[in-house]
Amino acid sequence: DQNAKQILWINGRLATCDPKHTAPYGAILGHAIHTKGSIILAIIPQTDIVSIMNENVEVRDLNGAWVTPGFIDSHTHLVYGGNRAQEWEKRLNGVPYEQIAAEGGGIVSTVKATRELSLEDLVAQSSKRLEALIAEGVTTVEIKSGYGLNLEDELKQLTAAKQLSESYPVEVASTCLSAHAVPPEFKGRTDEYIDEVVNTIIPACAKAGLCEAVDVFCESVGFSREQCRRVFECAKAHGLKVKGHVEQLTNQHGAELVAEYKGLSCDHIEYLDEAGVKAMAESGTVAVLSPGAYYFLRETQKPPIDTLRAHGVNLAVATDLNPGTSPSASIRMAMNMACVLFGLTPEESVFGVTRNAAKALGRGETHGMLKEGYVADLLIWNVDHPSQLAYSVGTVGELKARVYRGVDNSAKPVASYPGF
Ligand SMILES: O=C(O)CC[C@@H]1NC(=O)NC1=O
Ligand SMILES: [Fe+3]
Repeated sequence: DQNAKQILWINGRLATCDPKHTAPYGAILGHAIHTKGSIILAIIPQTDIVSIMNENVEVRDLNGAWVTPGFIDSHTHLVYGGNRAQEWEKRLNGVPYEQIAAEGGGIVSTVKATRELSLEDLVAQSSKRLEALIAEGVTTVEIKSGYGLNLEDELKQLTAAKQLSESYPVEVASTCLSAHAVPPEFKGRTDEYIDEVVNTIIPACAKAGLCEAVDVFCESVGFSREQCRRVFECAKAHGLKVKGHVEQLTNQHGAELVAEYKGLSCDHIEYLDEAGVKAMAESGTVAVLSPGAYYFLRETQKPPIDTLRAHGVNLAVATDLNPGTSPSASIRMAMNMACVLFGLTPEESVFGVTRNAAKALGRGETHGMLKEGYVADLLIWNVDHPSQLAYSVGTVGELKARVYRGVDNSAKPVASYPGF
């Protein structure tokens, strides 16, 4: 659009997250960001800005503030009904899992709550969680189905995700996770439920254009590799990308299956072995870490971070926002936990919610870096150094402005940073 608004964002310290810049965080100083409409047109030396100044270019003085790409949460289940606080309370009072499950707890109880909600109420309840992510700087978020577990309610969940993307300044990457759990009506008939998933649910969600990827829960308490393979074959037949919750509680070698299908990402991966890491490295599959679930479940087995680093697998960090294992709508908390619990460096944690999260969503060429031709999603920070983005949690006012597709739509008035 020739008439799109042009803005020159000057005097910022740019944590570009672009590997072409070798400094930590891809940091470059003395450069300005030139945006036109929703795209970064160029990153130019401040000494050259006179050459592009004209009445069509608005100047925004960042007064030395750090700038990062918009944050990307590459794994959430944020569309759901109800909550699971009371079963969590029972667990902490020593009630065994089996008894909670027998009483209808677990994923099935969220399925029931989600099925009972109208689309409007599902959107209303979920919007609060999305607003929390937006307030911390999330500009692109992945949202899964997986609490409907029948055609009508899986479509309802994905429609809710679409409506949220139309109601907020955020991009939503929708994923069909019908292979999340066996619904009550198929109890004891898992293969028949997978028939329903591959013959009815995924085709309908794909046809409706309501999902771009398919996810599975490949686990001893979830679906077997062969059942997941059927789901991936169906995804492939419908032109959808694949990913998987794999090696979260045991090693089912789900990572190798995801890699075989050139999957976008393997998620959780606490029990991933070197064979799985090698397969991911060869297929370019991203490791999506969910420290929130590890923390909330009080797990002890950590993902093989050193092996993943040694084989050059990209590490993403996500909230895994869901009512059962990670009810935390904070990307900054996930960044902090990735460092404290899994040993990532603050720089790896920032890359984990920018360029690597973009790759996990198949958006590595357009999102997740301050780079020419990329989306103009910018976060303007009131911090002294980018390491603070993983270091502190909950500090009010650190996010001075959130720019989505070139427009400053900060959820709150910009903090009183002198001159900004
Ligand atoms: O408990 C829930 O509601 C979802 C749990 C969540 N789903 C999955 O496949 N792994 C998880 O941690
Ligand atoms: Fe998950």
